[in-house]
Amino acid sequence: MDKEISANGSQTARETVLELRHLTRKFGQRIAVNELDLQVYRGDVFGLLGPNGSGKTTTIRMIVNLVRPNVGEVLLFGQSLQQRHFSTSILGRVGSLIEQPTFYPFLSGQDNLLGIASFAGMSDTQVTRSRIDESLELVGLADRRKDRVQTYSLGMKQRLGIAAALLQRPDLVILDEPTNGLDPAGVFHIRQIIQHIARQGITIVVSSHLLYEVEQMCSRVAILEQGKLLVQDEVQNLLQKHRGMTVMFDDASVLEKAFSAMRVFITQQSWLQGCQVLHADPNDKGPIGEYALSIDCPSEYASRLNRLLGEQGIYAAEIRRQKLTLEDFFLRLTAQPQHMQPDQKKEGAGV
Ligand SMILES: Nc1ncnc2c1ncn2[C@@H]1O[C@H](COP(=O)(O)OP(=O)(O)OP(=O)(O)O)[C@@H](O)[C@H]1O
Repeated sequence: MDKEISANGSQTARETVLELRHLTRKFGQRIAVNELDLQVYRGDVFGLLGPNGSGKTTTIRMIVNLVRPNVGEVLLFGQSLQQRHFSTSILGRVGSLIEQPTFYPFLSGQDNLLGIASFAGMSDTQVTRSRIDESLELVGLADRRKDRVQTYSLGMKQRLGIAAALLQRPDLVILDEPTNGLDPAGVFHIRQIIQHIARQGITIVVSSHLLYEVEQMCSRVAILEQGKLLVQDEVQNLLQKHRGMTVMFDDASVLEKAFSAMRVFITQQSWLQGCQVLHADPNDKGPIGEYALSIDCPSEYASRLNRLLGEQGIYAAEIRRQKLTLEDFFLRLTAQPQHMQPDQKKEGAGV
């Protein structure tokens, strides 16, 4: 259980559904997943993000027990998969869609699910059939259930894959890139389905490259790079904490002075993370003005920043809190920075 303080100050306990402890997996000399610690709480729609090759699929494969970690453990509902005698019934509480689902093309969606149910040990009873109907209904395939899978679009096959993951009424659903290769309408449909499943009280872990979608549907995210965890947090917290500020000035000479001052402030103030000139070209009349700096710092530091500048006789025309998207944040975290950062301070690097 993890404690969190709610808006009214009371402490609430959140049940940890999935926990990864120091999870590590190597393939030869290559470390695919490196000492990964993660917690997924009941009710989370948890986004697993990272550039290509960052270890998302390997992590998911270890969660569903398809790949064994070299070091560390996966705890599902408090039980470690790496314990010698873990109860395999725990895996029945987890539904998953890993990469492209494969189906028998000549069988209908319904009959494919019947086959999958039988493989999972569910006999062909009325209960099983009504679960199949329920799952098909949830993913919007009820009216196509008798059609052969070979007539399904890619999006419909993905949705059938999600229906298969839901068959055993799992408590946790793991979806690896469920929107891969889909058109915008297909992506939107999958997002709606994920949100619908979440409203049924099912915890969801979803990996994706579509950051806009993740921002819309996930409550918490973890970002991986080269197998290592860069950050895990509530989406809203991340965007709030890291959105930064745009500071506008009346003319180029003030901008110049402010930029020079920022170089010094960044070496002195730990809350200042970086600074970049925006629209310094007088011919470039961008939407945020001609003379502006973008400052990487928590948005609650606006007045402190204003005071620092004011003490140097530098007066901003306007300070705006930036609206940060998950995509901005992801790129900031995983891309090579092009602007002044604390670790470049000694060389006095600039724009
Ligand atoms: N079976 C394997 N054998 C050898 N190397 C592997 C294997 N599976 C994964 N890797 C390597 O591990 C690293 C992580 O791969 P993984 O597929 O987990 O990343 P990913 O984040 O899911 O990537 P993508 O977004 O491209 O799907 C990569 O360098 C990959 O080449």
